[in-house]
Amino acid sequence: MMQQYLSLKRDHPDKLVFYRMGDFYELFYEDAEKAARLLDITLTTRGASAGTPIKMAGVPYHAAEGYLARLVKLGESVAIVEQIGDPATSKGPVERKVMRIVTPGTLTDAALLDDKRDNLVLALNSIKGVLGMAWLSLSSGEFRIMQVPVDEVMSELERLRPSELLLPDDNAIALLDTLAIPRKKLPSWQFDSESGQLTLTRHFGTRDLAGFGAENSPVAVGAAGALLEYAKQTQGAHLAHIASLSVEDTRELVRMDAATRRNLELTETLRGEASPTLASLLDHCSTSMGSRLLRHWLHHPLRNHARLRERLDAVAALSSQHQTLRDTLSGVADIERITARIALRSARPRDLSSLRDSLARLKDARHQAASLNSALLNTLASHLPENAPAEALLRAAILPEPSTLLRDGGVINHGYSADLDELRDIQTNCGEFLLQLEARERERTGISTLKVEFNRVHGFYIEVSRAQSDKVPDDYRRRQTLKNAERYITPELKEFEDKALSAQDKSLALEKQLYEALLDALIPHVGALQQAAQAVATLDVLANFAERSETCNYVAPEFVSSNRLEISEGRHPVVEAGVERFIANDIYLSDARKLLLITGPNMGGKSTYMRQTALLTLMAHIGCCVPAQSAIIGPIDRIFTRIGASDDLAGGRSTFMVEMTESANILNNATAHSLVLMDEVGRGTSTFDGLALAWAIARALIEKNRSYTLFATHYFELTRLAHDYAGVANVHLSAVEHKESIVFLHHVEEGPASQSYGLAVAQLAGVPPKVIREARRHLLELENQSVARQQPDLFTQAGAPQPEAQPHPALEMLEDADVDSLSPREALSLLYALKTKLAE
Ligand SMILES: Nc1ncnc2c1ncn2[C@@H]1O[C@H](COP(=O)(O)OP(=O)(O)OP(=O)(O)O)[C@@H](O)[C@H]1O
Repeated sequence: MMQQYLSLKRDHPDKLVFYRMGDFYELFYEDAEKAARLLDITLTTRGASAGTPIKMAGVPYHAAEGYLARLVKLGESVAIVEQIGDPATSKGPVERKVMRIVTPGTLTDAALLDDKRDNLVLALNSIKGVLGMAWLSLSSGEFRIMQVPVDEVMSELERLRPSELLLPDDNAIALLDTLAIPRKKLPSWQFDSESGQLTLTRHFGTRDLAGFGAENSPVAVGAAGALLEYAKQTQGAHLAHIASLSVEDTRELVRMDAATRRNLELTETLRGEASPTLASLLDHCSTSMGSRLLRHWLHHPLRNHARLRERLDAVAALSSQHQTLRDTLSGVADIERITARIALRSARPRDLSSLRDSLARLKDARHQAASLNSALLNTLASHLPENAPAEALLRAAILPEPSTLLRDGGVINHGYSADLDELRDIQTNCGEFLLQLEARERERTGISTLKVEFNRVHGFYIEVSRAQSDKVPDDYRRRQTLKNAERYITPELKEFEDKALSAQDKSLALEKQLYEALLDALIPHVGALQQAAQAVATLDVLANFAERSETCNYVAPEFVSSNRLEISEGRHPVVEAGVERFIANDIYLSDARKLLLITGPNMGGKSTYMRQTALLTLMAHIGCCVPAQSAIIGPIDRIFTRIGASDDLAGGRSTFMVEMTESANILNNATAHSLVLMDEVGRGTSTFDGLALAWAIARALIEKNRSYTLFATHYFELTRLAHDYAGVANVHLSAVEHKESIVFLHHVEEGPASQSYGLAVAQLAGVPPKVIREARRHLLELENQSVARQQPDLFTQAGAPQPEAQPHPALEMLEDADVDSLSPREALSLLYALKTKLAE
């Protein structure tokens, strides 16, 4: 047996091998030690190999899913070895085989998956600065590729958040090593573009990849080939539900970098919790398919106004009707994941019964969506089946309430197979038949005490007392002789016994066979089921948006082609849910007003104001209504944020380094259609360095990037920028001092703040009065000193036009020289002359 184990383990050195022995999965050697440590299970020993005891640990098979879930969460992969031979008939160890490989990115078991999140495995390859990515959601069949410059790797990983990475073993993509995502290194030839093309065309049965628009993405195609092979290997099945490949084009999306996704707390708070986030606020979906799609939308806002209008029209059409549709959808199971399990042949009986019941509900959803006045809703309705052939099949084949496990029987419906019905009849009618037989035999033999009975050792028999045994007819064969009785069998009883004893085994085997055939018969319907699942998810999100708009008092944004971002009475959707009274604020940005310098006291609401602008913009770009009185939005291509101070200790970057890296990214990439939030840039270093940097960054944003910028700062000096640039305006968050304390009004007003209130906020926070008094005294001293010293102002000159400086004589000489007409010797002497001039 150990030989068998070792040969299986040899093929899976990097995985934990769960080796099935009876009712347990056992792990041996290092696997046992690792599992004992990770799962907190007992490590024992058994037998010996080469004189040393074999380490062993085990988990009961019925509880294996929980242990698997924990291991996979820790980034481990597990190869599951099952017994496939019959222990009763096999000589030596039972035949065993790796039936399934569970890895973090290729989970499909309902018990191991998070309902509300897509689970992705992503393959990466880079060639000459081009990053090729391919990712797959095995539980939905969605398979995508993309090529981007290699330095965008982090923002793409933050967007997609894969559960597992596949990399070529010679990979050298910087930064990846700092990520906590489990990864597998595969031989680099598996990422080869040509073999990728071959793998993909073979899988899809196409001549080339032109139909998918993938012919110009060779690096990504290489990654996709490696990924598909890996997926096939782990599932040990043909992946029928992966029916197409799509090429993602980020130009269609409002792009956000990794920091922005985190800072805006879209699906996770900065502390890593699921709530309160924009997703937790917006997600009141009826199905987990809807919840997953909503999360996907939040990370993939669209730029195409026409498509957004379509979604908003659908939300408007649903406004008074959403409850009916949501009620219908709430009984719909996770069709998407069940369909994937059908394709992977791992669907359980209850998966099929809930699919059947869900398909029945889709008829209602179809009618409801089709009756509303919206092109998108009508299209989605047409993707829902009226009378799905799969439903009829399931209705005929599966019992109304099948048992959980196929091996217990009680899954296939009555009337589906005459053979199965007969086998079941034998079992149920067993008692009845025996009573009848007993009565008949008593009459035939005239022995009134004759009994028909059963025991495990001898099976069925007719028992007659010894005294009466001479009356038995000729066809009675003696089976057993007891002290006072004889036991017999008759041909009729023998025939019945054969049937009855094997009926149960036979019916279980037949049910299994019928179930397998049913899965086969469902495979051709996988495509239609996937389409229906997608339509359900979309309907669910749209109905959910309608509900949220009504409940939270949101309004549909208006998209325009001119450069405007105008929000009247906007609110922060998440903060408003947590405070008693939220103060709504306007924001007006246009070509003539591109950068707002936001000042005001700490706690005044600057960050809230900035974030709400970004969140509203984002919500509008997923087709959701927004918390405002009105919102008019022109084209937006990206959202950037530089908010908050956080170390990136794992990445080896200090707070200030993170701040500057993010600022550099913004300065290098923001365009006139980007929305940029800058919160207190420069505060991570000394006052003057910070102030100088903040000043220069703000100027670059106005002059060069010309982005819609919200720039919050405590450096009052910056407020002068509004005098120097027409596109800059000052706004401030208002507050009033009341009896040495401060009251925040959270209201945005035009103009710069008049004072900083830092000490008042410190007092509010509970800093001891003595410390506050000292600070106040010191502040006064500082202010007096600065007046006395007449400190030269760093910025009075920077903004104002500088007087023309006299150019250096060396420069003039250089300017006068006609380089093309100079001989080499003349050039050399010019160089000497220039050096002399410089030294003068
Ligand atoms: N418009 C508003 N209406 C009601 N409450 C608000 C509003 N804006 C902010 N708040 C409340 O004030 C708190 C502080 O807001 P915020 O963090 O935006 O202040 P800030 O000016 O950025 O402070 P700091 O300069 O210290 O970072 C929020 O947590 C919220 O509870």
